[in-house]
Amino acid sequence: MGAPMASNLMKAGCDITVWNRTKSKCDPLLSLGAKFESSPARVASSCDVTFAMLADPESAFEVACGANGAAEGMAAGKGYVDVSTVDDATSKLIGKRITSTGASFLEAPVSGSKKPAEDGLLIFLTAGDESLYKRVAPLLDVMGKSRFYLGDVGNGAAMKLVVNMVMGSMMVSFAEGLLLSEKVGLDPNTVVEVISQGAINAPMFSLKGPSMVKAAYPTAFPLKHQQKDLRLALALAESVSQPIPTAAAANELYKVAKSLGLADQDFSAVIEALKAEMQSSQH
Ligand SMILES: NC(=O)C1=CN([C@@H]2O[C@H](COP(=O)(O)OP(=O)(O)OC[C@H]3O[C@@H](n4cnc5c(N)ncnc54)[C@H](OP(=O)(O)O)[C@@H]3O)[C@@H](O)[C@H]2O)C=CC1
Ligand SMILES: O=CC(=O)O
Repeated sequence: MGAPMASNLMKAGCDITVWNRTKSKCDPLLSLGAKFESSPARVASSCDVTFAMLADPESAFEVACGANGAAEGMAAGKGYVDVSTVDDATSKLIGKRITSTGASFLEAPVSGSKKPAEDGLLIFLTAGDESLYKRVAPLLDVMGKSRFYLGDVGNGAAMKLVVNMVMGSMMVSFAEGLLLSEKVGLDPNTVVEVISQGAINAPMFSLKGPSMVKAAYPTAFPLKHQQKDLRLALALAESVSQPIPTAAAANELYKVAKSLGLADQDFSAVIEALKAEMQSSQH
């Protein structure tokens, strides 16, 4: 996600410096003219605004607050925008560490996948320092099609987890429908078409349905990240004693899919977990 977002900023004329744990993944950006720095701290000290796009709460915290982390290069007047999907507690910790340097902090997780990232059509769910939000708005508009400012740090993270909780459950329900249709002798491709014409139409179903029918899962949103988001959504729900039984059941299936070696496939590969459960119930 970080690479296409940075690439769009470059195409819009921004002067970009990048860092990634696996340096070779920066090569396409370097060939477009980006500079490379050897640590997040060095990126932060050489840039006015630093965007971070990391896998999960642990890596987002490490890159912001660990040794040679971005916070070490932060100072008054600089901004840190974390666009990773993390939980509210992690985001608050990162925000506290960044602002302790005098810099400003904005959380800004994104809705939208690999293609929207490439096309500059992400949806930003921001919260935190409002003046930093206004300052980076033109950059968000390069990378996205819309942006929401949601108030205090934590609200952007919570919004993202609610949205992805719904998405994860929808995908499982869709997968169940495809498999049931096949079992009763229907063509699952026709199911995809019927759904696309009715009130439950969702771009996700039309986009992923045809490849799911062919048991192909080219990765846009890695399954391990969808399971991470469900795990974080469950913790968020527990923190306010809100039952989310459908999401809890969906989470179990993503866990099964991970155990089947599908963590790096697209999250639509969760259908394979249902197939495995079908098979084991037949024995
Ligand atoms: N893909 C999607 O459709 C969407 C993803 N998201 C969210 O965006 C984030 C990134 O997703 P995506 O780009 O798909 O994920 P990837 O797994 O492709 O990339 C994860 C990034 O995190 C880095 N990373 C992981 N662990 C560490 C660590 N311990 N220290 C330093 N760097 C680390 C990886 O570095 P390295 O290259 O070295 O492995 C890589 O740059 C996630 O939070 C995801 O939930 C949000 C919306 C859509
Ligand atoms: O987080 C994933 C997405 O598609 O949005």
